[in-house]
This record gives sequence, C-alpha cells and structure tokens, in this order.
Amino acid sequence: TSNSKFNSSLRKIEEPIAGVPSSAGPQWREFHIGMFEIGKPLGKGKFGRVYLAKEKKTGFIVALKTLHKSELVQSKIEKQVRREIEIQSNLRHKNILRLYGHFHDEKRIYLILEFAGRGELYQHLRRAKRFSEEVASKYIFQMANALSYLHKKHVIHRDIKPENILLGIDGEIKLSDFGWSVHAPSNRRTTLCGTLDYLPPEMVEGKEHTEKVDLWSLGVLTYEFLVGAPPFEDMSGHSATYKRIAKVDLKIPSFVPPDARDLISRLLQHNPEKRMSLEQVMRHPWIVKYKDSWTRKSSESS
Ligand SMILES: CCc1cccc(CC)c1NC(=O)n1cc2c(c1)/C(=N\C(=O)c1ccc(N3CCN(C)CC3)cc1)N=N2
Repeated sequence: TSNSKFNSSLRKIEEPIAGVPSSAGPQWREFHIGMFEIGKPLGKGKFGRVYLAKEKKTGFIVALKTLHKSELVQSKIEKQVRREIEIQSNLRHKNILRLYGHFHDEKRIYLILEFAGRGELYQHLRRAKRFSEEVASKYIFQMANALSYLHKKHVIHRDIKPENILLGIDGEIKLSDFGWSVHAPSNRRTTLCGTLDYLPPEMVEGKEHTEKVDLWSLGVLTYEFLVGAPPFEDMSGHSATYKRIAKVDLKIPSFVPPDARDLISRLLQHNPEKRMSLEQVMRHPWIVKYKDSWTRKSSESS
C-alpha cells in the first residue's frame, strides 16, 4: 500500500545526525513518542498540529509537529514532507528553525522542531498593523542572513511569507516550513495552492526559476512589514493578482521613506537577474542606518 511505500522511503532518510556536538541539542539516534511529555498545543496548520513538548531524559524543550500520514498521501505531499525533512535536518543557522529529527508511528509522522518562544511573526504583524522601520529593517536583515546561508547551499525556500516565519525568545527571526524548498535550479511540478501574493513573475508563469525567487519574496515581505499588506494583494482572485505580479504593477504609499522604497523596488524587479543581491541588501542604507541601534538593544537585553 502507499502507506508502506511511504514508511520505507522515510526509513531511508532516517540518517542519524553524525558528528554534531551534543551541545547542539538532543542527539537521539532513535526517537519515539514515549520519550516526550506533550504540553499545550502551539498552533495548527493545514496538515499538522504543533505541540510544546519536553524530552523526558534531558528536559529539552521542543516543538513536536504531527502530520497525519492519511492526509499526506491523499494530498500527494509526502514528497514535499520528505524533502522538508531532508533539507531542514541539515541546516544550522540562528535564523532558521532547527529540525532535530523525526519519527513515525502507524498513523502519524512527527517532526522534532526547535521551539520558537515568541510564536508566529504573522500574529505580531496583524496585531501591530505594520512594523516600525527599525523593527522591519532588523527582520529583513536577519531574513537576508538566513537566505544567504540557504542560497550558498543552493537551497531555495520558495515560500517566504509572514505565515512561515517564527520568532525566537529574543525576538529573532526563525525561518521555517521548508515544505516548498528545493535545490536550485528548479521547475515547479506541484500545483500552487494558497495565496499568490508572494510569488515572483517567473513562478506564476511556470517558468524555470532559481534562488532569485526568494529575493522577490523578500521585497514583498519588506513592503508588507512597512505597509501592512502585500503589494499585489490577492483581492479579487488569482487572475487579477497574477496580472499585477506579471506587470509588476507596484504602488508604494508615500509614507514609505525613500531609502526603504529604493530597497523594495530593487528587489521587485521582473527580470530575476536584475534583483539586488543579498549581500547588497545587508549593506543597503535602509538596513545599515538602524544596525547599531538593534545590535545595541540586543546586547542590553541578553
Ligand atoms: C503546525 C503548525 C504550522 C503549520 C504550518 C507552518 C508552520 C510554521 C510557521 C507551523 N508551525 C510550526 O511548524 N511551528 C514550529 C514551532 C512553532 C510552530 C513554535 N512555536 C509556536 O508556534 C508558538 C506559538 C505561540 C506562542 N505564544 C503565543 C502567545 N504569546 C503571548 C506567547 C508566545 C509561542 C510559540 N516553535 N516551533
């Protein structure tokens, strides 16, 4: 049955994390649900729920994400889950949510994830309506840092949006949900679902795409942090948004300061080759002008 096929493929990925120092968190070889005390539910998504959990032996706090195999098989996303596990298990960066390991039982797959103490960035953005320039530039700097690490490993995230970003206990960005990530270059094979808001022209046109897709999404993210809504808002259905993205029909409100406007427009370029590089983003005047203030604040708080 597809279930046993799925199980056998999962076992193939079950590589113990060799050589990583034990200080880097739990280094279990084999995991099972009995190892954890399950705490309160933290959130739920389309395919899974996530719970606060404590590993009994060490007291290590994690977020345990459960996915129902039946749902995965039905919606044909077991490939994406396998890729999510493969890619995220091997990433080590302070702004990327760790995947410590995974295991499964008859009905479910469990992902043992790093616990991000301040929850979903999406909730913070909705509550604040929009972020101050200082907060927005700190988050964009950390996103550029995380993406630069990913792109050096030729990994494209492809699904950068507030819903996939968590905040650690010190308010630092934790990029998560690698379900759509792939190794560059790539052609999408799975039908797009959910909002088009963040997708670059080459993806909505189904063309071949490279890491540059994440640069476009970083531009959309910067816009949404400062304005409170994405630039090509999915108001009247996909077709209108599709046209606005393809035409880069971008209107930046006048309250957005000139240097932020400059950063956004250099990222939202139709031609992927013309988009500003991550190194340039991290050196951009709008990012640099606040850098010493957030580094000073974080040293005060820590
Ligand atoms: C299954 C849920 C899901 C579906 C799809 C995509 C994603 C990634 C964002 C996820 N979440 C996921 O994988 N997650 C992995 C995680 C994770 C979610 C998480 N923390 C929280 O969700 C969370 C929520 C609220 C919270 N509080 C809210 C109230 N505040 C006053 C105090 C702090 C504190 C932490 N830590 N690792």
